Parts: sequence; C-alpha cells; structure tokens
Amino acid sequence: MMSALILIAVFLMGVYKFYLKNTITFKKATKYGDSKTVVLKEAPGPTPLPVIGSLHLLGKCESPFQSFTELAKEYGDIFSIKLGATKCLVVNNLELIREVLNQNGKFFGGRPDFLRFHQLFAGDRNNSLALCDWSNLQLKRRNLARRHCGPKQHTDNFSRIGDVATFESVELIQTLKGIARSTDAAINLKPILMTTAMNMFSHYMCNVRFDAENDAEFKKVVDHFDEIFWEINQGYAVDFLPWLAPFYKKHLDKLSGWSQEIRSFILSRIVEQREMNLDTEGPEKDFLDGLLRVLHEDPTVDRNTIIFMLEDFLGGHSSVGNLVMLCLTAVARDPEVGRKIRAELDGLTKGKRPVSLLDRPNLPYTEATVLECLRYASSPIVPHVATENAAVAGYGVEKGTIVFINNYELNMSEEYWKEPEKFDPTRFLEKSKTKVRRNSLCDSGMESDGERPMKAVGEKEGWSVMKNIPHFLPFSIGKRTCIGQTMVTTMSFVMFASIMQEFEVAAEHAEDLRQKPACVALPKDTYRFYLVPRKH
Ligand code: HEM
Repeated sequence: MMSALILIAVFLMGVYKFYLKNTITFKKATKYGDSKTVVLKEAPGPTPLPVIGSLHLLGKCESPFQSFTELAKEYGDIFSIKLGATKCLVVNNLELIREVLNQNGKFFGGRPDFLRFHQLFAGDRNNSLALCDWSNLQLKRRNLARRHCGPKQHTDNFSRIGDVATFESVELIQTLKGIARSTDAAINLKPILMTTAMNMFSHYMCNVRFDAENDAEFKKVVDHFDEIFWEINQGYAVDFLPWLAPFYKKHLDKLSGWSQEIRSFILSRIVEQREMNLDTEGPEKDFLDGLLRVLHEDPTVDRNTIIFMLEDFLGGHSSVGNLVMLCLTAVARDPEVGRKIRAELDGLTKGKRPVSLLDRPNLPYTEATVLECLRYASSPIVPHVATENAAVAGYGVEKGTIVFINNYELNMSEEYWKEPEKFDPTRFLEKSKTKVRRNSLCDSGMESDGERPMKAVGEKEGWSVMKNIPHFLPFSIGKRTCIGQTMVTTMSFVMFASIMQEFEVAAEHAEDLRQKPACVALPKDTYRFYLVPRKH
C-alpha cells in the first residue's frame, strides 16, 4: 500500500514538473496598482531535436522567414521554436506584431547575443545602436541621432538632405555619362552607387566628401561596409550553435578586421579633421558637430560612443546603395515600370533640370516604385529579445526568448495585398485631388502618360502615394523603430529618379536578376546593367 502511494506521488510530481516545464510565471500589474502572479503556457511549436533544436526546419525554404510562414500554417500565427538551445517565439500577423512591439514594447527591447554582432562592434554589440539591448544610453543615443538622421519634413535638415542628394546625384550622372561614352559593355554599377551613397551620407552628416574615383582608402572602406551589410542580412548556424565558432574563426576575424578598418578611417579622415577646428559656439553645422559637442559637454559620453555612432549611421549608406540597385533591377525586369517612371519624370522636368527631393510629391509613381521595392525585398526586422518574463496573446514568454517578427508574411500575404507576388508600384497609389495653377508646368507623369485626363481647370485629379498603410512596416514600429527611414526614402528616391531621368536601364543577363527573398541586400559582386544615355 505504502509503495503504491509513493509511486502515485512520484507520478504526480512528474506530471507537475512536466506542466511547469512549458509554463512561464511572471508578475502582472493590476489596475489597482499592485501585481499578481500569473502562470501561462508557452505557445505551441515543433518538438526540438537534441542539440540543434528545430534549426533543420528553417532550411526547408530559401529564407528562414518563408519557413516561419510555412510553420505558421501548422502551429498558428504565434508559435515557439527552439533554435539550438535558444528559445524563440515567432509572430506572424499584424495584431500580434503590434502586441509585441507596441503594447508590450518595454518587455521586448533586447537584441540577440549573436557572436557575429559582438565581432562587428569591437567585441561588444552594445556599442551598436541597432544591435544593443535597450538602456538609458540607447535612449540618449537615439535622441541625439534623431534630429539629424530623422528630420521632419519642412525642417532645415530635411531640405539639406534634399540639396546633398541632388548634388551627389548630379556628380553620379556625370560619372555614368563618362563611362557610357567610353564603353558599350554592361557596367558594374553597384560599387559606383555605393560610393555615391556614402558621399551622400558623409556630406550630409559630416560635411566631408571623398574622391570616389581616386581615393583607394575610401573605396576600400565602402566595400567593407557593403560586405558587412550583406553579412548582417544573412543568418548562420553559429548564431544559435556558438560551439561552432572555431569553424567560423576565419570568417569572424574577417568581420572584425573590416570594422576596425572602417573605424580607423572614420577617426583619421573624418573626426580628427573636424576636431582640429571645432567651433563650439556657432550654430550646429551637422551630425558630427552635434556629436562632438556632446562629447565636449557631457562627461558621461565617451569618444568611442561617438565613433561607433558614426560607424552605425554612415553605414546606413549601404542600405541606400542596395535599395537603388533593387529599384533598377525592378526596371530592368519590367520595362513598363521604367516607361511609366520616365514619362512621369519627363512630364515634370521636361529633361531640362535635375530632379530634386521637392519634386517627390509630383512623382508618385516613382516614389511608389521605391516603396514597392521595399515591400518586395521585405527586409527582415532585427530580432527582439524578451528582457523579462512576459505574455503575448495569452502565452507566456520567458526572459531571454528571441522574438522573430515575420514581416515577410505581412508583405507577401494575400490577406494584405492583391497578387502579392507581382511587382506593382500602383498598389501604393490612390486617387487625389490637388489644386493646380493655370499654365502650371508642374504635372504628374501619370497624366503626361495620357492615362489620367485632367478633370477641370484649377483642380486636377491625380495620384498620390498612400500614407500610413497599417500592414506595411518596412521600418518596424515601437521604441526600436528605424531611425534612418527619412534618409533612406529621400536619398534613394533622388538617386534612383536621377538615373532614370538620364538613362535607359537594361540587364546584361535577365536571368541573373533574381532577388533573395526577405533580403534587401545584394552580394558585393553582383550583376551588371547596360546604361544607355537618353536623348532629351
Ligand atoms: C532599406 C533601408 C532600411 C531598412 C529597410 C531599415 C529597417 C530597419 C528595421 C526593420 C529596424 C529594426 C526595428 C526594430 O527592431 O523593431 C531598423 C533599425 C535601425 N535602423 Fe534601419 N533600415 C534601413 C536603413 C537605415 C539607415 C540608412 C539608417 C541610418 C542612417 C538606419 C538606422 C537604424 C538604426 C540606428 C536602427 C536601430 C534602432 C534601435 O534598435 O533602437 N537604418 N531599421
């Protein structure tokens, strides 16, 4: 009898332990200001294998995000998955994404502890704005960066972005015309776009620009940035199986070598030059001025913070160069897209002046093409990490869990878009009525295309770009949202429109133009384009 009771007790303890294994306990604030203890089950998901967890399931599709979409069909829009020994949670619909990033943002402000992330920032990923955990320092850095790197429309900084973007695009067009005159062969365009983008960033943020043709050190650093941008957009088994690190040693050493070279370039060619004649009294000239003044005035900010911030923000240029490559890819893939953009541009500028940021409201199809490229590429959102035990959709999430936001699903689901697989900029356009002056030369290309007749003198029914599409979140939402989105959308627009204004673009080999899903990056060495100067 006694032994039977013992057996039952052991069995019940086992059941209780098993129950607890998949539950999360945490304190939840009540409306009365105190807190109560809540025990919640974890979201369901695939059963992990020993050592690798469910890593093998991510290899079933070309991109892990496509695999997440497939797994969601089996386990639901929120599911748990173990990758190596790390608990992860995947959220796949807009409501859940909002719950994680907006309502519960304060519990999910961390970033994963991947070795690669440390390697890129001198051994500590907390040196990086994008890869650090949330902290007061991060809040300070974000606020410091926002004024210059995320200016609102109609501010001086916004119009300076426009001026710099046009200046650098005019330089780019001169270079490309020179190349087009000297050869009929396809052009290796990517490095040229990358140096232009870097000059846009360094010119705007630091009032420095470099000789893209003859400055070998500059070109090398731009290449390193591009390699790193590609790298950061990839996933590796070692991220979840850190014991594989010895096999990746060469690769990890290469990453830290590239970033060290970048930092010494920033220090010697940008920061030290400015420090020699820093003016702390007059108006703040640019982002670099703002950073150096904080360094001067705030004893809690150190010099390294400034260098790392510059590395982060100047590094943003790689996303602009890659995005413009993707826009040109879209045009080379579908000549009709190019024809509409050129009609819009010619209708507005008559081929008589360079396109500028101020033209953007009158070039809705061109702007929509950039947005459609962002949707189509579906750049992944940097994973978040739970910084304490929390709950999402009634499931418990343990502190340390990596949360993947599947915005590939948002961008590619038929629930949100008509024919999501089709590249179609018009999905971002809506009809609008705008006042026009009599005899105005300003006209939308869509109309000059002969597709939209004018309604009445003084009032034009045209097209404008839709604002605030709730399920279109290329820059994420919540407290860790992208700080560089104004710079990306403005500078890519001007660079892309300028090339389209002056050249017909075609692929060297159309079959090379395939993009990797859920990736806004192209490899450093990639396909070439034919650029044929247009006759105005
Ligand atoms: C195609 C271009 C770009 C895309 C699609 C993009 C998208 C994103 C996304 C999805 C995040 C993560 C937000 C989150 O974790 O919830 C992010 C973070 C960030 N982005 Fe961008 N970004 C782009 C370009 C840039 C540029 C040009 C800069 C700088 C000038 C920049 C600076 C940052 C920073 C600093 C963060 C980290 C913010 C934080 O964690 O607090 N981004 N970006």
